[in-house]
Amino acid sequence: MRTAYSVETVRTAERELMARLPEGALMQRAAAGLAAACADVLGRVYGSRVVLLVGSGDNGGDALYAGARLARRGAGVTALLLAPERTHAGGLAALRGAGGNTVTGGDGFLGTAQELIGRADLVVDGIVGIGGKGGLRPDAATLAGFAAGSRAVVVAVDLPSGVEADTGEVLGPAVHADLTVTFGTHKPGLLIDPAREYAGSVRLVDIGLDLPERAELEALQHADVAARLPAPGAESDKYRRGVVGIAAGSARYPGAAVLAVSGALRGGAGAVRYVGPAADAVISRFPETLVSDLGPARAGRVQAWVVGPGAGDDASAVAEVLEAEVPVLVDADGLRLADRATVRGRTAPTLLTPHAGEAAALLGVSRESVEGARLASVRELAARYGATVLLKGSTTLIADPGGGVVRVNPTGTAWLATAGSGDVLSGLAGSLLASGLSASDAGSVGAYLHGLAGRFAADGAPVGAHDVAEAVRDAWRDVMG
Ligand SMILES: NC(=O)C1=CN([C@@H]2O[C@H](COP(=O)(O)OP(=O)(O)OC[C@H]3O[C@@H](n4cnc5c(N)ncnc54)[C@H](OP(=O)(O)O)[C@@H]3O)[C@@H](O)[C@H]2O)[C@@H](O)CC1
Ligand SMILES: [K+]
Repeated sequence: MRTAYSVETVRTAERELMARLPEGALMQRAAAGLAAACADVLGRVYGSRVVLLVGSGDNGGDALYAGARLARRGAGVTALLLAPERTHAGGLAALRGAGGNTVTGGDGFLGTAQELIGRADLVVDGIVGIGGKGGLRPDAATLAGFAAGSRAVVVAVDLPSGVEADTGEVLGPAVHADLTVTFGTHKPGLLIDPAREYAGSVRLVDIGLDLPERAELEALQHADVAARLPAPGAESDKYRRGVVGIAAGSARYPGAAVLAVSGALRGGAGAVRYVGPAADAVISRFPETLVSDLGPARAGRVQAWVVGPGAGDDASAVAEVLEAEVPVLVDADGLRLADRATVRGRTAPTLLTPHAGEAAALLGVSRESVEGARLASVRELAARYGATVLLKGSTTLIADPGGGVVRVNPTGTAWLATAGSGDVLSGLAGSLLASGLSASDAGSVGAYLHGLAGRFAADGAPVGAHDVAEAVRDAWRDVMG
């Protein structure tokens, strides 16, 4: 499991560790890891041109000590000091002692900075780290702009300066890094868009922090998914493996039903039961589906329901499904039609799977505000509905209603932004629910397989949703290794 911790937790762990270590030891560990990453990026350190962007805190201190290490290996290092009178004193002395140069504020500062950054091979962003709040201040923002326009590789120290560490929000100008070298643990902002996009690839340097059991954010890895996937035993028959009911599609949108069933058939349930007006389309594509033309309440036993994809305005199917005392996944049109009080009153688990636009409608805010604040939005929806919520998008998040750790899916790909892809995911995650996974596991394992399947199916070229469904088996095999 990859985990991310909040700034507050990092600060606490840092204090405890610092109390046991000689002064400055922690910063030296950070700087050593940072310098090693910079050397890897440069390839050849000797003779390279390195520019450090140095703010007023310890983040700048890390950059200065790492710069000193690079200078000792023969790099030409210049530090641009954004707050000369408050620069980390030890770091500054180390850099100067190693032969590095400094440029301080005043007339001509930005002109000189532009020239230096324009000629640099590497820019190290030590403007601000976990102590930062709000977008970058004007001079810092100007330097970030120079870095973005130069051919230099940009390495961010701990976080790209200007992004919110705890939320992944970006409130103004921020540094665009190629690589972020982060210390002790990932921060939520490194895993959640839009901040994630500013981080580039992320390298974690272990500095010995002792972190608590409960993280802020966690991302499943292959082994975590493998441990949760349902496996049929010798005693299994189709009913013991779980039957997933799909109440989806309409005369207008029969395809949504077909795609939800295609996902459900690949999710591990023993059988898929379909209820709705698209039975002919479903059967002709997937003859193994059990179909019923009675409503969900009389369709026969299921261990979990999926309701909503392509449902149009069929509120009665949604209401009937929500009455069932089995886990229910509500997606697409179903989200609009589901009564909030009914969802809150359910005793069996409920999993809501909105994309940003649907989440915005449920919260009564704009789509942009959900996309800009994904973590807060998914938590708010989970709390309001008393349900597990999977917020789809460039970084899919899964939150349980009681607060607690939020899951982030690491396998997403932009190719999944294709019509019907969400229907496949709802069937897949519903099938996992029917197999006995918790709502949070069904959502996060479903999203993981779906993302991986999207990558396999796309392989660098556009895909249709049915290709994604077909590639779920490859993803499953890959995970089981
Ligand atoms: N935790 C650990 O285990 C370890 C932590 N380490 C390192 O320490 C870093 C944290 O250092 P930190 O606490 O000194 O804060 P930091 O991020 O340098 O920023 C504070 C300064 O920035 C300024 N500032 C604020 N917002 C701004 C903005 N938007 N735009 C521009 N400036 C802004 C603010 O100025 P002020 O508001 O006072 O004017 C303040 O002085 C951490 O990220 C990691 O790199 C490692 O060395 C060792 C292990
Ligand atoms: K930084």
